[in-house]
Amino acid sequence: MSINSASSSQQHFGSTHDFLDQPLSPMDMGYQTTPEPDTPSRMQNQAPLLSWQDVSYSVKIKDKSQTTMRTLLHNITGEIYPGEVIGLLGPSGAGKTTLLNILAGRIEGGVLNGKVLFRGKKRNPGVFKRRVAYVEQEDIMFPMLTVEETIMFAAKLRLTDKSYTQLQKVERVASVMQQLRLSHVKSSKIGDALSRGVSGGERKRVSIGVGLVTDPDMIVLDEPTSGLDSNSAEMVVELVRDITRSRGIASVMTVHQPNANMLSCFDRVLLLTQGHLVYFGSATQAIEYFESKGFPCPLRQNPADFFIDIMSLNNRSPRDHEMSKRRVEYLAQTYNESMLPTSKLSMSYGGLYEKPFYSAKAVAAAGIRMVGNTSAPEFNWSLQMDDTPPPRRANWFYEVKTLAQRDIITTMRHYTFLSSVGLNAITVLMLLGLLFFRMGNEIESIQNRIGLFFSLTLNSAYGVMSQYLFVYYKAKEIMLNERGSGSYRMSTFYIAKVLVYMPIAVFSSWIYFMGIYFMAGLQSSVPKFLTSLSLFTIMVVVALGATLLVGSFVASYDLAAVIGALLITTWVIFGGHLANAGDLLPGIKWMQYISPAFYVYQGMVSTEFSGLQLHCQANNGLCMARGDAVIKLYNLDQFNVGQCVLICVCMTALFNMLAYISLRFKAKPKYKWI
Ligand SMILES: Nc1ncnc2c1ncn2[C@@H]1O[C@H](COP(=O)(O)OP(=O)(O)OP(=O)(O)O)[C@@H](O)[C@H]1O
Repeated sequence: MSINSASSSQQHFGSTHDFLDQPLSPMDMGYQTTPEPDTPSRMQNQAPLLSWQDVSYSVKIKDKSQTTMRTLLHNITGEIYPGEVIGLLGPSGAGKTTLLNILAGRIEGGVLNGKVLFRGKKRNPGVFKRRVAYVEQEDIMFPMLTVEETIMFAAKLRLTDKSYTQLQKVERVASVMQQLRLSHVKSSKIGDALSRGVSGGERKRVSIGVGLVTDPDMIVLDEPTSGLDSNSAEMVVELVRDITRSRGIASVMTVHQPNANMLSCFDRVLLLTQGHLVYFGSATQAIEYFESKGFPCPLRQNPADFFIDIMSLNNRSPRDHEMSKRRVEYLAQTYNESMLPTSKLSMSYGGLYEKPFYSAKAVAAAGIRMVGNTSAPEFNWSLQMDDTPPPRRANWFYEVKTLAQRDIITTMRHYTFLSSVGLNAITVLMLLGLLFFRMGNEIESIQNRIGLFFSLTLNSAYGVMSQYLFVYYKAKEIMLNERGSGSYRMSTFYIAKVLVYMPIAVFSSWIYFMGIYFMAGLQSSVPKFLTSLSLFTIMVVVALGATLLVGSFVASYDLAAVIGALLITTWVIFGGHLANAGDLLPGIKWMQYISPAFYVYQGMVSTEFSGLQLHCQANNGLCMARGDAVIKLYNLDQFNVGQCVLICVCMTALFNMLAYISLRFKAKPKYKWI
């Protein structure tokens, strides 16, 4: 029977429906249908790939003075078989994404109860996350990479060199692109809101391709059709179905309002409302099931719309709300009560994995009538952890090399970032170069020199923080998504970032430093120039370390931008320029010792002024003929240049270490596993 050929009854559920008069007691399911062609044979031969029993999930809700628990999912039970596509449907806020995330092992926070088994055993996170491809609702990819590069980098990072040759990886990427009908756009950039790239449907298919390239056992998709026109949406769902069948994997996806064609791609639908399971079985039988409960699908209405309608709360009036609430409760309760014993049956294969049992839902979906005693056998959950060894990782150096390659490509094609780096260098060069142009050696040049070193310290630190914090956040977002599938190590991500960002930050700031140095006419001896350049470079490097630390530690970019700016401002305030370094209150004097700007500024001032001969004018009453006197006057002789460099190097190492630790232990999502 086709899902389009719904009951011809014109009766419509609604405020006048007589279900309100029915007792809320378990009802006989009483439906029996023709088998669907594909589903039964598959199910009869295989055990479930993933099964979940009594999954409940609650979160804390803080409301003014009191904290309450809100249950988002109530005892959801089900299973998915290899070669099967399950559609998770329900009105907005039903809990679809929450359930999907729990099944994919990507739920954070809250209280999670119940059981989820993978291949009949408790999930081992290290193995499971690499056997499941998770396609997020938002396509989180580098917009400046092409379609082919995106899938190729995923293949390079996730397929080890020991198991696959380079040629095999290339072939696999080509085959995934062909299967997803992406070959004709393989050289197009992914794009984003700012730069035009592939279409929304193509981008979604690339996200799927990134997951598929590693040959997962299961693919989990959160709203893969959202934002797509109906043709593209259908194509995505159909491709997922075809790939699921041809590869014998399992797929589960949430879809807001699938049309009839999309609905027919699902082997089974799991209908959720208000966190309750309302139905789990084939879409065709769902129509009959709801009809048996007194809710016939109106003729010519898309069944998916009908399912959503009867599961939605109607807030048009208090009465409508009450009626719809009771309808939803009724549907949830009747399904729960009629399914209870058999759902246990479906989950009783723990330890008996080779001898699978099937749930009443699966059996009903297959069109087989349940006869005889269906009461639950002894409940026997496997507590055994999946002990399959996790797939081997790529070599550490290979990972660093591959990630650095990807970072170089994405950075070199990030025109906004490159423009901001270039614009900063040119603007600072012009402004400072002209402001301090050929300042000479008159006594007034003391103020100019001091001002120049202060400006250089300030600009290098602010420039690095503002330019790199943003790109780091973008990269971190992609990394957290990729790490969810165990694509690579956190350490290789961090090292690759430092290896790519540092040379760009250093070389771009050298351009304006060198220009300004010579335009201003600072001491022209080679050792002095090199010392000042080293001090300036260290300032850039330590600022980059601080940027990565803030970026790793703080979850939101907006907050990180404020904290970063405050940090640099503090460095500058205690940098030895605004207040005399020897004249600070004892309670806050220590602040200058933790400011890298203090050491760099001090080092630059000492380098420039030591041995400098100043020209004193006869009548102005002030004369400091030797630059060394200036160093003493400003109390900038507390550390020699070597010590300044060493302290800054130690600070750089400390910031980078803390940044990595933050990334490893704080930024890493803490997923809950059952
Ligand atoms: N961490 C959380 N804290 C509080 N409430 C939450 C949390 N996560 C989800 N919710 C709430 O739980 C309900 C279910 O959310 P979920 O995102 O799973 O729904 P959904 O069915 O996917 O909705 P949609 O179709 O609109 O995306 C919603 O009301 C949501 O506001």
